[in-house]
Amino acid sequence: KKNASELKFCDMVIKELHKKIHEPYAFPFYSPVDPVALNIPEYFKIIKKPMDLGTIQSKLKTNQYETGNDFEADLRLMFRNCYKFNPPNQAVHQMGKRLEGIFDEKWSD
Ligand SMILES: Cc1ccc(Nc2c(-c3ccc(O)cc3)nc3c(C)cccn23)cc1
Repeated sequence: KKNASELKFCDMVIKELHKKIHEPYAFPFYSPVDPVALNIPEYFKIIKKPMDLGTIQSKLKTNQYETGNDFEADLRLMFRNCYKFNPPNQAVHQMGKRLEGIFDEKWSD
């Protein structure tokens, strides 16, 4: 049985991460990484399970999460992918850290 209130909290959190105020550091995560557009042909060699905010939001809308933990696992996967592919000195790595900080804050509410 899906815990409705748990999943409503997930919806609130994913909506927060999409807010305009976070755009300067959230935009790389809005949609699936496009290795052609970003000229990173090796991406899918390094990242076996791509994940992004748009995919998470649609999985939430189409009832693909059983629990809040499944939802959190996809967000953590998204951030892990970012840190694996983009070294610490890269802007996108730091953007991930910044956005994960926002997530941690909201998730622990
Ligand atoms: C040559 C090069 C180096 C790094 C990047 N990273 C990057 C990523 C990215 C996000 C998550 C992720 O797991 C992997 C990559 N998204 C972007 C965007 C939107 C603009 C510019 C760079 N971006 C792109 C090209």
